[in-house]
Amino acid sequence: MSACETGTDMGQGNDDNARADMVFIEGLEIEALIGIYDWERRIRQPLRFDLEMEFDNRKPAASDAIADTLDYKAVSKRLIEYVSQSGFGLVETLAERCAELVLREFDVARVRLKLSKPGAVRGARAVGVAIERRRSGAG
Ligand SMILES: Nc1nc2c(c(=O)[nH]1)N=C([C@H](O)[C@@H](O)CO)CN2
Repeated sequence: MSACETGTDMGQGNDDNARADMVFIEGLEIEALIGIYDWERRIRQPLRFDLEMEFDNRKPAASDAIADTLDYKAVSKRLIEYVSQSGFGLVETLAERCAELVLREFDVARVRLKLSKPGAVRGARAVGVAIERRRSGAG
């Protein structure tokens, strides 16, 4: 196995590895007030979040310390808190606000976020949006 494959080289290959690393949250279900129709303003609907957050895996792997990583539980709890009290019309707006929150409040330079609204369209398993955002100033 090459140095690049083991992640032990300190050259360009190492930087490429760092960009590829991520902490992810898959299928986070949160109920929220969301939708553009009158009937939707009177109920709460389930939403599902999938996130990929760029994060260099090597530092926490070296220390084995939670303080050195991006705590996916902390991110999940904060999203649950925010989304549960939100009340936007469009999934686009909520997705944008959630991506901003992650970039602002956590040590994340780039986030991919998919927001699914299951059951919103008959015949479709889910509909929604997927966005990718970088912290301004981040490479
Ligand atoms: N691109 C979008 N299209 C639609 C949205 C939305 O948020 N973004 N919302 C609705 C309704 O609220 C729908 O989910 C009710 O079934 C319709 N289209």
